[in-house]
Amino acid sequence: MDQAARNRGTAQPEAVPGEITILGLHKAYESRKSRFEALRDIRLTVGGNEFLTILGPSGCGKSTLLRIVAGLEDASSGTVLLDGEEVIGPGADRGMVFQGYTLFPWLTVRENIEYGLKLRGVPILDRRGVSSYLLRVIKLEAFDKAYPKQLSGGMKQRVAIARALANRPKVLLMDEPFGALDAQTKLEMQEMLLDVWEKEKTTVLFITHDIDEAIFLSQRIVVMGAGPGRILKEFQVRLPAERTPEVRERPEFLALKRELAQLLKH
Ligand SMILES: Nc1ncnc2c1ncn2[C@@H]1O[C@H](COP(=O)(O)OP(=O)(O)OP(=O)(O)O)[C@@H](O)[C@H]1O
Repeated sequence: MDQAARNRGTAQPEAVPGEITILGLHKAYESRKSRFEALRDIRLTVGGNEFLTILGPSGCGKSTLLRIVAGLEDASSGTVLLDGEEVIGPGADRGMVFQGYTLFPWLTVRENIEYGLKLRGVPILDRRGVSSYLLRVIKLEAFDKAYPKQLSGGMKQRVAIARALANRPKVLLMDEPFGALDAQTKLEMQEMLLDVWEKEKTTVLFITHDIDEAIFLSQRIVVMGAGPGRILKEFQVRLPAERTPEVRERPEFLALKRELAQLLKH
């Protein structure tokens, strides 16, 4: 943008990168004998740097939707755009974190974080720079030479997040990443993720069936229902931008929790 235009206030605001647009998406699993409609007419835009959570019961198609956005699976019809470009397969612009601990057991923490960079031929000194920075972000500097089996579940997921961030993705796609963790670790991980999101300015598309987790983390929540998987309703989370543990006690938090629980019950 031209500085003079900026000063005059006449310039268009710059688009925030990482915008996902999902247009009329359908997905059916078909075999010779049967057809199962997993997703029906999903339309959704996730803004650049937005933290959006998809909340829904088991089997409503959340993971299917995320895999399609990741480019790991094809839609039956419809389109996914990232910053206006059609998604046609996996790409370094989208980092994935799953529930299962998907680290390479034969690589150290640092090597796991650097894996994608090495694959892309990034020189070792640059890789070291990125992994050192991310080890600090996830507060695991002292574990750089440890192997995954020496880490707790929470630590492994922190490494998985750092590994996804190493490619500087525009978007983080997270499929119940904290689903297997104990309650206390889960809360710590949620705070760490918000910290990372703040620093890295990525778009986050997060999946969970945990209502508290959805409210605590998100700016917006989209509720899906099953049979076929579709969007039921969308909620703006009106809580302070800084999510301290106390926000869980606020009347707005509790009111939204009741409303979401009611919707999911039906
Ligand atoms: N490869 C497949 N072939 C046939 N059906 C599938 C396939 N993958 C998923 N499904 C079906 O599509 C539906 C949606 O599955 P999906 O895993 O996306 O749901 P989900 O909302 O993520 O559930 P959960 O929260 O339990 O992970 C389910 O009924 C599932 O059985």
